[in-house]
Amino acid sequence: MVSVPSVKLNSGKSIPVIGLGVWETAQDVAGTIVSKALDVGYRHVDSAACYYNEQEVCEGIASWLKKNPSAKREEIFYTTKIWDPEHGYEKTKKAIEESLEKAKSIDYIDLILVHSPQSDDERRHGTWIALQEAVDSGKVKSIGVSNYGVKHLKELLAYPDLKYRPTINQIELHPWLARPDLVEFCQKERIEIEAYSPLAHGQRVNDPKLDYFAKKYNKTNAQILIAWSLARGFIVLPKTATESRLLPNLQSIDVKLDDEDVKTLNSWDEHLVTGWDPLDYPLDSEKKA
Ligand SMILES: NC(=O)C1=CN([C@@H]2O[C@H](COP(=O)(O)OP(=O)(O)OC[C@H]3O[C@@H](n4cnc5c(N)ncnc54)[C@H](OP(=O)(O)O)[C@@H]3O)[C@@H](O)[C@H]2O)C=CC1
Ligand SMILES: O=C1Nc2ccccc2C1=O
Repeated sequence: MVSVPSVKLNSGKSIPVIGLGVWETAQDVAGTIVSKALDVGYRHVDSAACYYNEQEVCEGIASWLKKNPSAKREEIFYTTKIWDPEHGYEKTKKAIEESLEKAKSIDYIDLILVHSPQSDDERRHGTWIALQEAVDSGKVKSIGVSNYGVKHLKELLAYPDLKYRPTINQIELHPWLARPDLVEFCQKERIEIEAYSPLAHGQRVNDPKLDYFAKKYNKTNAQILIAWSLARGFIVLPKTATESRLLPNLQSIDVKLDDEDVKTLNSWDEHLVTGWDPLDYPLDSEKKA
């Protein structure tokens, strides 16, 4: 079984540096694929309220723990996210309750992220206050954000009632989308970076430019892409719902790209966004009257 190292978040909690993404993983396969992922060594799963598979993912973790009594709940890291229409203090409180209800089989949630900054100053603030209270309740261990640009992070870090800093910013990152300024800002602020869509949502796995590296390291193109995220110091979230890809994707942990090769892959940046791009979403002060 593959063993994946963890990094310590500014909340004091540890997170395994590879997590299984489950966006577009259908409800009827989510529990099984999560359980198979845990079998081969995954200890971290990334879901969201808007993926409509939170309950199935948590039940997959719970049933695996039952089958493996020597493993402890604390060894597994489960993330979910607050969806954009649920921003604002009251709505977020309710959304947290709903996610906790779906996670009742695993007792608590390791990490809740604000899925994106797409609302307004007041609602983003209310959402953060509700998340801070969830940490104080003990049912949510760490909180963070996703798709936040530098300006959204600066807004959050300036809240007068900031009690918990964001542990993580989860953003799309791969060699064709390197976001150097945001990466530097997060690293300076000790906010860990999670790379989502590390395979460019599957769109660049067969890019012939990867062949040289795949040959040099005797690895697959997908493993080279996951290894690039790891070499950059990102926590990485490859998604697969294909059982045979679980183990090879996880084995990317053993691929150590040399500095020159990381530099070459960095140079491919062409701001290729394969999903959505809320990072420039305007602050209220930037919106036109
Ligand atoms: N916060 C946010 O806004 C977002 C978060 N995310 C998170 O990041 C995760 C990963 O991102 P995602 O966009 O899903 O895309 P990925 O970049 O992880 O790519 C997934 C695609 O690549 C395929 N694939 C997986 N492994 C291999 C392999 N070894 N060889 C060839 N193809 C492969 C998958 O197919 P198959 O499943 O059929 O094997 C799927 O089609 C998401 O699941 C989600 O958890 C993603 C987007 C936005
Ligand atoms: O994984 C995701 N894919 C998405 C596409 C659109 C909006 C949100 C998301 C995700 O979180």
